[in-house]
Amino acid sequence: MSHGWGYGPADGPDKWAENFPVANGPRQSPINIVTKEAQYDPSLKPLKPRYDPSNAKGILNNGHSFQVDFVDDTDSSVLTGGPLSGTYRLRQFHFHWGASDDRGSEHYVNGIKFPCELHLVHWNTKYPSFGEAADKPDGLAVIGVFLKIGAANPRLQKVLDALDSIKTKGKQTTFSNFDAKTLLPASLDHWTYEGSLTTPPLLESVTWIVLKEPISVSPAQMAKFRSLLFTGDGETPCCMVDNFRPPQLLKGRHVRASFK
Ligand SMILES: CCc1cc2c(cc1OS(N)(=O)=O)CC[C@@H]1[C@@H]2CC[C@]2(C)[C@@H](O)CC[C@@H]12
Ligand SMILES: [Zn+2]
Repeated sequence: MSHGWGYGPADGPDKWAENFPVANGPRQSPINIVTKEAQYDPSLKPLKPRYDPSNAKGILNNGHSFQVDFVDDTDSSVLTGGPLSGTYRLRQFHFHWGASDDRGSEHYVNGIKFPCELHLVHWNTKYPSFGEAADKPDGLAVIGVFLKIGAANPRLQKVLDALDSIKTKGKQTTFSNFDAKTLLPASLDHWTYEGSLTTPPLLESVTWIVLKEPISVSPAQMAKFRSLLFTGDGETPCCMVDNFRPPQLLKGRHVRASFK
């Protein structure tokens, strides 16, 4: 599953521009969200995630993170509203996290980092498939949710309990009947801006929708994330931690807020 890039000193974010020059492009992600500079936009509609739990399909260690994949051949799990025009189908969700609680998120809020960040990935159904949508400027929409240390989050538990069976790169198992909506906080207030994938190929195709309200995660639950390996069976084990890209330059972009 390795694609020749990673998060280490030899292949990490500072090296990505060598093979992916768009890394220095005009709409790269993540960013530091400076809340005072985010303008309230009353034209933003309420965010409408409508997910069908039966679309959950599997869980995979892809060597960079782990992802829960969804069946996306119908409009049964979709996102509309917020900054979006049209309908975006839920494809997968995955996380980014740190080796310790002082880091891990990709987006920052006023320079504040969170220990973990959830990404729910959707693609624009004006295109025939996820792969086709992935390199279009309006192709993808990702909801970013911050996780902050607190009480154990029971809604994470089913996902975390599955990690023992996907410890190493390339491992996958079935994962069914999961309502991704349960991972969202009570408030869908958000910041939104035009950005990119945060991993190679860093395509500038993502409308980012970053929720203001974090969800909780306990230290023991964070340890479960950190029990995964970047490496495959038979390779020298390397803990899957610090799989985040640091914030990138705004380059003139404006961040909008859905709330005052
Ligand atoms: C937005 C979520 C997403 C999608 C993709 C990646 C990474 C992603 O995570 S992130 N952190 O949200 O940017 C890396 C692999 C990419 C994939 C989009 C589709 C592809 C570009 C495929 O066509 C080939 C490689 C794929
Ligand atoms: Zn991500």
